[in-house]
Amino acid sequence: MGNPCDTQMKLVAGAAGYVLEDVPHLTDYLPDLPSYPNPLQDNPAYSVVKQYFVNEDDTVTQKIVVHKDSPRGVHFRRAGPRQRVFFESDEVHACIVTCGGLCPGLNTVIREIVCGLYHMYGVRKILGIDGGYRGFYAKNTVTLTPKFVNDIHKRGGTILGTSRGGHDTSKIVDSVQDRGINQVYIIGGDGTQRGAAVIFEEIRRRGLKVAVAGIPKTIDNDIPVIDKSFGFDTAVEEAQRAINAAHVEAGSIENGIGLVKLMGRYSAEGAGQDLLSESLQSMDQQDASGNKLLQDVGLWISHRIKEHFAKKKMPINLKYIDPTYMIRAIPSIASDNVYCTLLAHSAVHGAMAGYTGFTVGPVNGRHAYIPFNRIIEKQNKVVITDRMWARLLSSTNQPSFLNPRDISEVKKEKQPATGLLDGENCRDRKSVTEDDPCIS
Ligand SMILES: Nc1ncnc2c1ncn2[C@@H]1O[C@H](COP(=O)(O)OP(=O)(O)OP(=O)(O)O)[C@@H](O)[C@H]1O
Ligand SMILES: O=P(O)(O)OC[C@H]1O[C@](O)(CO)[C@@H](O)[C@@H]1O
Ligand SMILES: [Mg+2]
Repeated sequence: MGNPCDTQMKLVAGAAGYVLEDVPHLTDYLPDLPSYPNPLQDNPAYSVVKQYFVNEDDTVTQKIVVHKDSPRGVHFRRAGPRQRVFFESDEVHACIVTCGGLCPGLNTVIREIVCGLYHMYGVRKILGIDGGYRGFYAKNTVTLTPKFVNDIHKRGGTILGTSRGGHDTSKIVDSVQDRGINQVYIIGGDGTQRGAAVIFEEIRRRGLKVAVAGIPKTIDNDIPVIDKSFGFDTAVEEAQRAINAAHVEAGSIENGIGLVKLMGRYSAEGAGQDLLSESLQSMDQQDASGNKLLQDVGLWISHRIKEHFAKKKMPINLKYIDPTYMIRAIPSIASDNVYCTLLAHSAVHGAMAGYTGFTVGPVNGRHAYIPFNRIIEKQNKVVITDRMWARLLSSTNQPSFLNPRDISEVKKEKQPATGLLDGENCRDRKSVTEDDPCIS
């Protein structure tokens, strides 16, 4: 695995503290590339609208809550179709790959990339890579057409298959080069986006006319900068079924207790790892991608609750429900499908316009192109000292659970003047596996 941090940030300063964190463009290293009028201007759906192209200068602000004298802060390039494109339709040979764990909506994104390329830009050559990154060099490919993908959004999982580990940058880029692929769409979580960043670096080093676009996926909702990752709403919706069942069970019997364990690496299931006995599983075990394997906090809590009441000689009825994989292996709900479509189209518009090395996603409600480095440097966490957490505790009648150590840690941290400064709920990736009072 390579170092994804080689990319120089493209920073553009403007008036009143305005900063554009721009994404790379193919012309950064291939300055003589020709451009062409965007074929969308002849598309009946778009041609009736006057402002169908995004203005080159449009950017999206990261900081939405400001004070009178605040600097304007960081901005990202607005996503959407551009007046000029850097690929001719019959020149494009696109490929799509899905990596990491499953997530509702993967098939919708695949479908919408295929249909977007096909119908908006007249692209006919689209390849699906089988089984994640290693599929570039170890597996078969599948030809993707609108007909082939027509119904796939109604199914869970990914029709392309997925995997962890197996990221060999040189082999992947060799395969891209050998097959004549010039647009690579990479759908996956934080690890996948790190893999995409090194692929982009290698492509740029080789001077290839290949656009690399990342589409962030994770039910964990831990990818920074963007408002929300696709599949999260579907997962929450499904999780409710388990929570409701636990609630009904608990309420229907004397001394009933309902316990539900939800998935989400550092946003749910990773809670209390420091409290769990090492005998359950070695603390150092990792999956094929290098992610720490988490111990089962649900079972642990279940045992501890039972022990506690046994000591008090109080009979209880505890029902433990673990819907882990059920919340991610289902088809996406309608709102996620709409979101997936927007993501896919934004990625297609960006690649056609010659942007590369970017991840697409909504920032304060507007879709933007975000440089890979910005997406991979931090990881969102649940903050147990913010107002959202306070609302949760208050609406569920829970105590704060903060112990004196946590409170003094929080007090030691520099408190921001406003509640919404850059990266407030983010942390460096390296700290996520350490004991952290903010993992809940
Ligand atoms: N630093 C890295 N450099 C190159 N490739 C990486 C890196 N980190 C992860 N990858 C590759 O990205 C792919 C997916 O990574 P991972 O299994 O961590 O899932 P993810 O994308 O984070 O999704 P999720 O955790 O939400 O399921 C794997 O093939 C892995 O080898
Ligand atoms: O068991 P698997 O497939 O490795 O995936 C488990 C992990 O994948 C996710 O579903 C997605 O990141 C996490 O919530 C979970 O920790
Ligand atoms: Mg991950």
